[in-house]
Amino acid sequence: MSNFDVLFIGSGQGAWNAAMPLSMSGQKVAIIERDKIAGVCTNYGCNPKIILDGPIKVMEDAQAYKGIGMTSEMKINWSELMAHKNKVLDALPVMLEENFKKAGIEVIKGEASFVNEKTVAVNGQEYTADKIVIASGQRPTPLDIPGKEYLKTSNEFLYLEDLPDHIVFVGAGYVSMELASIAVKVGATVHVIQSSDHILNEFHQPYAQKLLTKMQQDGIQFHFNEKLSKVEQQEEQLQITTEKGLTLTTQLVINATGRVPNVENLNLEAAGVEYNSKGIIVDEYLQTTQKGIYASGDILDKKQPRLTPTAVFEAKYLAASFLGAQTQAIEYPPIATIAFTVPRIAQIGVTIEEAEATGLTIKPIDLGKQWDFAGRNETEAHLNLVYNQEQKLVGATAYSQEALEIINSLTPIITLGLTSKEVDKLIYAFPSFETMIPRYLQETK
Ligand SMILES: Cc1cc2nc3c(=O)[nH]c(=O)nc-3n(C[C@H](O)[C@H](O)[C@H](O)COP(=O)(O)OP(=O)(O)OC[C@H]3O[C@@H](n4cnc5c(N)ncnc54)[C@H](O)[C@@H]3O)c2cc1C
Ligand SMILES: NC(=O)c1ccc[n+]([C@@H]2O[C@H](COP(=O)([O-])OP(=O)(O)OC[C@H]3O[C@@H](n4cnc5c(N)ncnc54)[C@H](O)[C@@H]3O)[C@@H](O)[C@H]2O)c1
Repeated sequence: MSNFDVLFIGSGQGAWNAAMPLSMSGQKVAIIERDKIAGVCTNYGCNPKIILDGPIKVMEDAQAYKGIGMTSEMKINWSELMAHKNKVLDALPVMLEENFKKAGIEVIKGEASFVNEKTVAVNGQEYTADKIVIASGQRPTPLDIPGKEYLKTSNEFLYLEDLPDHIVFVGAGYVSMELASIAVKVGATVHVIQSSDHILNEFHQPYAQKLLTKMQQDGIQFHFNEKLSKVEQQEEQLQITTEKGLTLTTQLVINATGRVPNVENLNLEAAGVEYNSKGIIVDEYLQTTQKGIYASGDILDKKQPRLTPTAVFEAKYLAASFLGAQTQAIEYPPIATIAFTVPRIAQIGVTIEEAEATGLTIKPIDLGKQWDFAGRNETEAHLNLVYNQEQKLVGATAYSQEALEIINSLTPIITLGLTSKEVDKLIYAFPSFETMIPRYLQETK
């Protein structure tokens, strides 16, 4: 039996961003992982997705110049792109594991299961710790339908050696919209089956509607108010059927109907840790219903978006708490979110809907009419800024190929509550979106 100061279940961003500083501060730390080291973001999420999206964005940006200077057509070789992605990312779990070990962290491979509130078993071996952090993340929601064995998820999509000619995505949330945007640009025929009548629930719906129109123009075929009910193998192909009787013949069906917390195999009952269908229940110090057991990242039952930066923030909070450098309840700053679609939608702080409901000032900016966006021929680019009663910027929502940079450049202003006088002290490189910010802060009407 080994004893640790802190034991982490899971090796994702919600774990290692706490484990590293704790170990480097002299605590005896272990990480337990049953799959690839470093979790979903590194292996099955953000990182592989953004590498595969790289040439998609380049292609879209370049094609905007068609007829105004760009003459060549662009094509993507999926297999080469996938091999490149694997070459870059396959090294990361190995490198991170080495870094963990160099920092003094013990890495335990296998599935963790609680024996009691102080003890966890892995492969028949028991480990005890003063503090245990559950950072076991989420996995795709299983669909319990006939033929479920033929369904694949984003995990498999992000490792496909060849891209099938015909793909059906089930769900129209973040995962489907990002991966469908990639697949259609590479040349696949793409269908989306969505149970409601809209896409990207979390985002400003007029922008989501614009994106939907763009995705349809790009060739993606949407089937709204439809639920997948059956998948059958027909020789080399798959036939899908919806509850209303729509049938499609395809080569690949990606189930992206949401994600569920990884709670099942942890034997949480033995530890007295309570959870529900959304995840593990914690207090404002991220402590579970059992003293000494904490949780971090996607596994939490929380209202904040389940994203990597949120998991990192929680992990750092826990490390600071365990080291005595933090005694306050967790206080989340505004969290920037983005859908990496073509174009992107991103937002931070007070949403347009919240502003409308509370009577705050909303300033729409037609970015596409500004010379720099017009210069790139990005005529459909939009931004909405939200100001509070003191005319401070408190929220922003962007629809643009450059939405990532736009929202990130507004993040410090919104988070730190900077005034236009303070922003005037910043000299940004020009030409850039950032140089327009002081003007937006002065003209709130
Ligand atoms: C396709 C996709 C794209 C995404 N893109 C983005 C993006 O662009 N930006 C962004 O901010 N977020 C993105 N996310 C979300 C992001 O990946 C997660 O928010 C982040 O990974 C959460 O980190 P975590 O440490 O809480 O959990 P995870 O990364 O899920 O790590 C949990 C780990 O725990 C392990 N585990 C579970 N149970 C056990 C057990 N019993 N014993 C041992 N180990 C166990 C799992 O194997 C896993 O490795 C994306 C997610 C997906 C699926
Ligand atoms: N860019 C990013 O930050 C990013 C990217 C990908 C994933 N993520 C994370 O992963 C999470 C999960 O993403 P997701 O897209 O899997 O889930 P989601 O909850 O965002 O979307 C799932 C969609 O599937 C639909 N749906 C549910 N059941 C259905 C059924 N039976 N048939 C048809 N449609 C159905 C829902 O209406 C919903 O629109 C996100 O909430 C986010 O936390 C983030």
